[in-house]
Amino acid sequence: MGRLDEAFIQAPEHRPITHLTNSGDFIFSDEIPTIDLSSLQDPNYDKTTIATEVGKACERWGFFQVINHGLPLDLRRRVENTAAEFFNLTAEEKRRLRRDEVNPMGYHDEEHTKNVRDWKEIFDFFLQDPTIVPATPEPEDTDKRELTNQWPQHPADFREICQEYAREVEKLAFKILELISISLGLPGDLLSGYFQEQTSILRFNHYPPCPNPELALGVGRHKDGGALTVLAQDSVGGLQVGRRSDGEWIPVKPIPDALIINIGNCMQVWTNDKYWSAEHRVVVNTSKERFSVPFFFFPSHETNIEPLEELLSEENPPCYKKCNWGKFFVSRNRSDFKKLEVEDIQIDHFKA
Ligand SMILES: O=C(O)CCC(=O)C(=O)O
Ligand SMILES: [Fe+2]
Repeated sequence: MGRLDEAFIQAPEHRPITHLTNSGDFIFSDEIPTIDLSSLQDPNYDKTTIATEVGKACERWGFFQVINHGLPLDLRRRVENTAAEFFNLTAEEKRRLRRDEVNPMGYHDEEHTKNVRDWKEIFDFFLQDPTIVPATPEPEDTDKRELTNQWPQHPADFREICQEYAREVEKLAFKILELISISLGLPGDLLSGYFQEQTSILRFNHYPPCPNPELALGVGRHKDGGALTVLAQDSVGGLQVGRRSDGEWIPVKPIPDALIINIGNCMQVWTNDKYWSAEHRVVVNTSKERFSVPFFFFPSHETNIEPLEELLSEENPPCYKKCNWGKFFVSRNRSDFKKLEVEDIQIDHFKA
């Protein structure tokens, strides 16, 4: 990416405060909960204990890490290696897989978050190929569009490894979804129906070293749109979470082999603001490149997102109006593709 041109520069109030030691390493915080999922492997185990822990973390932080999560570690290593190999291809080779106006999947190095360019390059693919979405964000337009993946020829086993990882991370996402439902006092399978046809995406993020990490961000502050995100990060660090209680930016400590789970907008709406979709961002540094692999667990395009009836009462009336996920998805994809002069769509726009 080389030079930091103007498009990357954050407004002064959004420039990163990095927590660095004297030797230039990040200082991390232990505040964000870590939850051990090992007892899920015992089919006779009562899930309510873990579900309660998950619920508390969703409420206070909207973020937690999981250990002993059952995702095979050798597969994770293979994914990390193949992603690094992919980003090592020449710019020309990567740009052959460039995403465009019609198809948002593939390679992209010009993503903007809140209209400022991110210091990163990415590769995206859908779990379901093809994935059906609305043709346009216009509410009246009922046309649909089929979106497909694009794959590189090298590394040779790239596609196979990606798809194997996607299947495993999806299994974990369904387990977390079940724990969240239980934590709300609801049947464990209440939400899973929304994901039979899904619009989920797996992404590889590569953050190269940045000459001016005090001015730019790897990803600008944002909330994830979907139900939840399962994120694998390497040991470099840089992810920061806005604390629910006061908005303070808290750096997330890399724990070897752990996965980070965060709540997205859909879950915040379903739970009528009980669970929190936290703002987060990524800071970069001058010397170390960083890789991360988020899995965005997105429902089917037909899903209408609104507070779950089971959780509403006279004392807890709905805080949101109904929003169609497909339209939200398409609108977001359009606005982060181009640097538009308008703010991209947010759940707050659906506040009742
Ligand atoms: O790289 C990370 O740690 C987080 C990336 C992220 O928030 C995103 O891709 O939505
Ligand atoms: Fe994110």
